[in-house]
Amino acid sequence: SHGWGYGPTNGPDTWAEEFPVANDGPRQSPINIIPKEAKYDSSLKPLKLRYDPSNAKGILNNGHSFQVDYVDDTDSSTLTGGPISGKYRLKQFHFHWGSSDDRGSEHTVNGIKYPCELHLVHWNTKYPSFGEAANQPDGLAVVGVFLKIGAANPRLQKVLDALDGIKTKGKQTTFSNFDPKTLLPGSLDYWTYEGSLTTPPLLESVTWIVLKEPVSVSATQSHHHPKPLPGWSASLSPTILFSDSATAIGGGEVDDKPKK
Ligand SMILES: COc1ccc(CNS(=O)(=O)c2ccc(S(N)(=O)=O)s2)cc1
Ligand SMILES: [Zn+2]
Repeated sequence: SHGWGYGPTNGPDTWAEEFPVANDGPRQSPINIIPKEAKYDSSLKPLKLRYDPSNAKGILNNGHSFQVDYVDDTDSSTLTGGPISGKYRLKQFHFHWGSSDDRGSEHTVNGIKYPCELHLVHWNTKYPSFGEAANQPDGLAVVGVFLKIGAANPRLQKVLDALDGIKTKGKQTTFSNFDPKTLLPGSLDYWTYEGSLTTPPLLESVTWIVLKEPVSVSATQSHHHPKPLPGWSASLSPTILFSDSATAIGGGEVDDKPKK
């Protein structure tokens, strides 16, 4: 079958044919984040990410992205704190990018697309498996990190260098000893909202945790891999909360800090 993708005949505006939740789901992702409309929530905690680099298993070209898979049969690589309760295990991380530097991210900020977006996918250990968790409203937590074009980012290089070995759909190679925490920006301040997977099956099981601070990738680094067609998507506007671990202001609406 001609599976879903980002082309003219199988792109996001066709996904509802096979995944009707795309049309009428109340919590479909991605969304446009308008920082001024985000509500400060003093009950939110700082994010706590503890990853064991030796859990890295392999890197796979799945046909619409590449993902680095992690061993998730113990609690050695977990996400806790932030907006979530309990413990979520890292399953994989992957990227979304476009065919040019003016687009590629799935979430937007004030309508602006970044050239790339990193997703770290975690599942709630209160459920027996990832597949089970993916079908629960509190089953998944995905940390999103925007990438902007700027200085070269040496911490990305190991991932980019592995891409030459997985040039075609379904190809995978071993990828070991990598701590995804090294891909994160200096600040872990975030926006959070209840949403969905951004690709089929579009399951409404994701607590989104989108970091405010982007990390950089250089233009040369970004030429490192075949570029799929750009993705795009419509979106609803759920309540977006944010927590600045630095500033503990009282509840209620506060302006966001100006972007750096
Ligand atoms: C139950 O059957 C299932 C359950 C879950 C999946 C997809 N799961 S996944 O982790 O590959 C992701 C897809 C999209 C992700 S995004 N861009 O929102 O972070 S994460 C497939 C079949
Ligand atoms: Zn993603």
